[in-house]
Amino acid sequence: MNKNQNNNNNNNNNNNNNPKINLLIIGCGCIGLSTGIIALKSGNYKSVSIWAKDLPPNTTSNKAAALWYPFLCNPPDLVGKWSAETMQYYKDHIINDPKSGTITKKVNEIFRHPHEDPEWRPYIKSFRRARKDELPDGYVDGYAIDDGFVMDTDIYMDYLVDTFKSLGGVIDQRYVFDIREAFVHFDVVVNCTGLGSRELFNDRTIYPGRGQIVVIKNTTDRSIMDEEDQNQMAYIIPRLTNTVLGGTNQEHDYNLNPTKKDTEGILKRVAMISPRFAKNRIEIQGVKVGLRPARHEIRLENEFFEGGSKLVVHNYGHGGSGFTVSWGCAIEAVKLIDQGLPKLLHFNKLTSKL
Ligand SMILES: Cc1cc2nc3c(=O)[nH]c(=O)nc-3n(C[C@H](O)[C@H](O)[C@H](O)COP(=O)(O)OP(=O)(O)OC[C@H]3O[C@@H](n4cnc5c(N)ncnc54)[C@H](O)[C@@H]3O)c2cc1C
Ligand SMILES: N[C@H](Cc1ccccc1)C(=O)O
Repeated sequence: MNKNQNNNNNNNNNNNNNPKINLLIIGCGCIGLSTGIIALKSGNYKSVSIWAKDLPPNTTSNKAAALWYPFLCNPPDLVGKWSAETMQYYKDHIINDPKSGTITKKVNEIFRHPHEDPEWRPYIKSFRRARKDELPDGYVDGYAIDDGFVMDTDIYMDYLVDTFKSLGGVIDQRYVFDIREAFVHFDVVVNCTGLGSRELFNDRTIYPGRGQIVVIKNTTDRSIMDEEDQNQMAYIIPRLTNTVLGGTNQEHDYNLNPTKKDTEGILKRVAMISPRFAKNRIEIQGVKVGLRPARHEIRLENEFFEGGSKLVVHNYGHGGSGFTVSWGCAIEAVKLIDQGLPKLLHFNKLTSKL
């Protein structure tokens, strides 16, 4: 019988011959929670636990806009694949659940200069070029996605926590100083620590992309973004209960305090794309700052420790697209566990004979 056929005398929907193990995920942002939910839904684990220093609403994920749209995230082909899988997951499992705080909204990215198609275009069937009537004055080109998704971040993050717990997941608030603390209790750990991997795994290639946003009461019929200057962007992202104006992306900037200068800059840039959102015509509800886990590319791979007796599946570095690729990456991370387990078990069998 090959590994992928259901094993009849197996009393679970285990789609491989791996024994059921206790799984640990470090991180309770959108990546850690999505990974935990996919793992629990697979039925392949005795238990799934999350350890995290910060829990919602105090994670970077909670500071996000958050809409489905690839930004500041690589490698292009895999981001295309994972964002398409994530879009399908939203359609199949999230959008019809009113508790998720997720709605569909048209998305327009607009440009002051002609642009090629984005690299992720081949993966997104609903992609089209913007029509002239969708372009504000001064803009000559654009993209459009008519079935875009946008999450009220705090509602959505609480929804992920509730879903994870309702499936039997357990969350412990604790800081992990050294991965070996986790190895005392678990053989397999999924690393979903985002920017935290800089310390926990000494990955100096991950760095903060500081993002400031202004949350307002006013709303509109579509998301519209100008990111030609990727550090000083202009975007309007209407959500279920409010609208997000953005945005900034200041690399290697750890300042978590909102600045007046950035708020003024965002409002000035946004008014250029839509005068309806001029400063004197909007009602500001709040200003937020988050540090995107920016990296040259997402790290989604297996790493063995302690001579092969411990497995870490890395799932971090999603930059400005954590919500856009979360479900595709979660599915991939759980597949990586299945692939890594036989090596781990073989090693442990060998050493248990010693
Ligand atoms: C202003 C802004 C707007 C954004 N808008 C969007 C958007 O519209 N669409 C989109 O797709 N993305 C958006 N993003 C990006 C998105 O927010 C991130 O990609 C995403 O939040 C990353 O999720 P994460 O779970 O990896 O990280 P986090 O949310 O940072 O979670 C990391 C978790 O790991 C924990 N942790 C870290 N180190 C340790 C440790 N040593 N021990 C224990 N726990 C640890 C933390 O406490 C936390 O629980 C935006 C980001 C910003 C800043
Ligand atoms: N992804 C969001 C919003 C955004 C969407 C599209 C382009 C640029 C930014 C961010 O990181 O700020």
